[in-house]
Amino acid sequence: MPASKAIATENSAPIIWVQGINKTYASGFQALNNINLEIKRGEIFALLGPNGAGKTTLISIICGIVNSTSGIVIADGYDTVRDYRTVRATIGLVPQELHTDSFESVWATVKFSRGLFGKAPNAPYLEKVLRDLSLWDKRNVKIKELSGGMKRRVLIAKALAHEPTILFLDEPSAGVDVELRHDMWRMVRELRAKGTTIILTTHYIEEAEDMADRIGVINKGELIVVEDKNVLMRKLGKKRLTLTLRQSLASIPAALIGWNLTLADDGSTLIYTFDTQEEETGIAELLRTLSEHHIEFKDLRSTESSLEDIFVSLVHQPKGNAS
Ligand SMILES: Nc1ncnc2c1ncn2[C@@H]1O[C@H](COP(=O)(O)OP(=O)(O)OP(=O)(O)O)[C@@H](O)[C@H]1O
Repeated sequence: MPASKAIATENSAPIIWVQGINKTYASGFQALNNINLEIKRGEIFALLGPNGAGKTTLISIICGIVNSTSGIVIADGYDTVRDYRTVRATIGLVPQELHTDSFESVWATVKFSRGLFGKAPNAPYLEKVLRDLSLWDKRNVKIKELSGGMKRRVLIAKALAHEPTILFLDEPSAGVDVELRHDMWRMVRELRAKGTTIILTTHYIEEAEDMADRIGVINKGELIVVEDKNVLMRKLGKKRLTLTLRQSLASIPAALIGWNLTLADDGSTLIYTFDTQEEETGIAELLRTLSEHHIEFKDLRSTESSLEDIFVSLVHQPKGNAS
């Protein structure tokens, strides 16, 4: 049966549309609960979540390699179940696990991956992919003779061989060295510049902070936040003002009760936490109050919460308080 376009694919439409996805494994374990998500064309989307949250399950369902229990996924206009082959040809997937142990050479493997999706041969393109991944010198080496890091490079080359418009990277940084990480992120940026949509899962939150346009946080099978990265950091970020006191305090003085203050380092450090969204930080008033009560400080510095702080607070708070 020819693939049928399910929805219009003009540029403004989401490239991936996930509607009401549930997944209960044969064991009876419910890994995903009513996931709704839209991925914009050309963005870098980072899916964050603790171990076992359901990230790989969701990616596998979007790619059509695991069946959902209910719900629908449309990728680039096609239903991932009904039009599996068409969808698969538009997707490149770099899986988490290494299953690559073949007797084939790097070149033959990558060429085969391209042919698998019905793409005409394009040796210059494949050469560029191998060169970008520092694999060109290894093109005639058998996969099974490569190191773990080199095999991972081959997995990336295989995923890119058929020039996918959507690229999934499942934990791309797990166990790879700094050099590969740099090569990989350079390639990801280049691909995005050419219009490829990139979805990645990662435990390296600084990477998501650095690379992603939008962030989704999944916890215990539920998508608890989907937000533009900068908005997320502005909305949920907190700032801290840390004052190193001249004289330690035994407890927070009565005059300062009601301020969001904590004492640290045996009473020698006073920390004031405030919301980045508030119009007034309250710092001027706090400093005035300290001065009135003769509490002197010898140093003062302010810090902003990182995406990692925000992530930890999101996955550790009760349901329904995510925004
Ligand atoms: N084939 C399966 N049968 C039963 N349960 C499974 C199966 N695959 C995954 N699970 C369970 O579903 C949950 C989600 O797993 P998944 O691999 O999607 O999580 P993840 O967020 O990718 O985790 P990690 O960060 O550790 O890779 C886990 O509790 C896992 O044990």
